[in-house]
Amino acid sequence: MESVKEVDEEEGSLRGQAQVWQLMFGFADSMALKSAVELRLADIIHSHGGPITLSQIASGIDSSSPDIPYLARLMRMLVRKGIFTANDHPSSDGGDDHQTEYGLTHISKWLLHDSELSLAPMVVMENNPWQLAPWHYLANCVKQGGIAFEKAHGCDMWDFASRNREFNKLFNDGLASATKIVMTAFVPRYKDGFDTVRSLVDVGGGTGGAIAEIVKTYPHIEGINFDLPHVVATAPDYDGVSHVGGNMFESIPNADAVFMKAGLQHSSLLVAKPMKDSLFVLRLLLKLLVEVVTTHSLAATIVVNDGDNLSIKRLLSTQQSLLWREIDCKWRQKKTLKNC
Ligand SMILES: C[S@@+](CC[C@H](N)C(=O)[O-])C[C@H]1O[C@@H](n2cnc3c(N)ncnc32)[C@H](O)[C@@H]1O
Repeated sequence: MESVKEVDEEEGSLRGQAQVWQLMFGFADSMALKSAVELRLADIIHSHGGPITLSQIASGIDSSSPDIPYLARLMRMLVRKGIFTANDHPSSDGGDDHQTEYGLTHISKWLLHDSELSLAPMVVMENNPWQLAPWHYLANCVKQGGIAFEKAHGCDMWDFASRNREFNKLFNDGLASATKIVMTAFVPRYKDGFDTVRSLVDVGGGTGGAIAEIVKTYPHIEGINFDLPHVVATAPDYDGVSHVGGNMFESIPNADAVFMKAGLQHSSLLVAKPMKDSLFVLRLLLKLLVEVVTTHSLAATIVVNDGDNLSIKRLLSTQQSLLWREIDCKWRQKKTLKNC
């Protein structure tokens, strides 16, 4: 007879094997999500104002002959992941048959294209083959170091975007959608933070959505959206915001304060290029942030008052308050040691 220990061992081993199979096909979840966005499944259900059948979904898909069994399999997977609901109802002809109706959930509401706050462009961008290719270099990066995106595409992401209009648009639209969500939460909570700021430059501001949100709430601010020329060239006009193209490692436009969001991946360049006095504070701060943010694996959104009385104010949650305290502490240490 098998001992309890042997049974536990066998059970654990089987579970382990099942988990390997799940992980092996982990990409299928991302691809199903991306397909849902590409087929606009959430939009189709939303446009009916409530749950609908498979054939109603199919008739909303932009295809003259959608493959219904394929769609059924995709819907089954999306329902299992909680992206849609599925409920059986007696069929309308009164027979014994039941038909399944699919509805939206809290997840799929973030996939609506025409919603003001949507993650649909981000889902498409992050799961695009250009963005997925670098993941195949993960092991190589561990062995040899280096940057996965450059290994996959032969140049850094910004060069790639400057040469590939489709990628540039995908990337900028994706970031803009996620940024709109962050800024909608952040700007009203930051309350007094912008009162004394007359001009604000968003460094690496993408197509300007973040600074536009700030200026909309604080119209006394003159907003400057600063990013690489190929990015600002595609930026829409926003009231109170001017777009300036350039390279932040060379110079940044003058303003009372500097705002940066999700621009920290440039840290390697920061170290590689000589510092200029005018950018000293910003560079130092970025160095500190890179240290702290890397430790916390947390994307930081920060507001910096660039001047003698340097201060960083930001803080939506306790976790981020902790992050700030650590940045502040490191900043003071470095200032004392003068070792930056
Ligand atoms: C991760 S995106 C963040 C965009 C925006 N801040 C947001 O959160 O939506 C980083 C941005 O930095 C810009 N960028 C990269 N290198 C830059 C440089 N040397 N000078 C100015 N902008 C740069 C990119 O074009 C990109 O728009």
